[in-house]
Amino acid sequence: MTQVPDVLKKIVDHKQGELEAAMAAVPLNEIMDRLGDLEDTPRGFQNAIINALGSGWTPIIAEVKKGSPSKGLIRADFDPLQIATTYQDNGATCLSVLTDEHFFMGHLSYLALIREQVSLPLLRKDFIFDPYQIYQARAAGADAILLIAAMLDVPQLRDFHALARDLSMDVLLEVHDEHELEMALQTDCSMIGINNRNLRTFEVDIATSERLAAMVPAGRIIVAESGINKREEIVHLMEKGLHAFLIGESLMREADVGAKLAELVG
Ligand SMILES: O=C(O)c1ccccc1NCC(=O)[C@H](O)[C@H](O)COP(=O)(O)O
Repeated sequence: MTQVPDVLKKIVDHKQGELEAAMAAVPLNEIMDRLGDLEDTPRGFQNAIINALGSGWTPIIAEVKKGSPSKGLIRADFDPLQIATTYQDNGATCLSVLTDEHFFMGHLSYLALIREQVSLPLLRKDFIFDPYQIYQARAAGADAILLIAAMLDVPQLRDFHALARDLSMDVLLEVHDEHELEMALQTDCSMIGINNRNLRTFEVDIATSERLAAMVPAGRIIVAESGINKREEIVHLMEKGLHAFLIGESLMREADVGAKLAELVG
């Protein structure tokens, strides 16, 4: 077991307090009641990627991201709904919505806000370490959740994946290195995200996606995450076996977000 990076320890420590407050405000049984009342079923996140690939479209998971621990504030004139609509209008296949408030300036409520106006499948991009957050994600309108191998063990990855699937959500299981990929391959999770950001230095290197994708057996969807800026990088990674691309900052820094996304989709 490798050491959990300090940034993840810090995030999880903070979120532990938030989780306790959320559980006190809305107990799990109330969330479960809400799930029973939900009218819409989850939109197939992974299927949207598979369908895009089948029709020759580049699947981009465009991220609604106001800020981050490595960069601080990324976009001052941040309007989550306007950004999500622009992403939909310019060829995104799915959306990633950061719901962490303290470190990423996101909010859980963005999921419902976006879901009402935008028909694309939504990933709850957050730091999940307790089943409560998975129920909470579905109740808030997520179609998929992120699980991060660097902060969980294999039994947790398996259990959380099974719970998400029971709730009809897809799972993006994120890895950063060979050890985490081995952990991911001990689960049934069929969508693996390879994050190019080194969480100890915050450096991004898209060669990480290339290196680890070569070790993923056929039959799983492989998503390259972080540090993607150019169409040429996407074309190169597709040649190396990557299927989909999760992109935040390079979109969010543009004055014309739609034009940048259209350029990346190709
Ligand atoms: O973005 C960060 O600084 C960060 C720090 C610590 C943990 C996670 C972090 N980012 C989450 C992500 O994985 C990215 O938001 C996502 O892959 C998009 O990356 P980018 O295109 O580089 O914004």
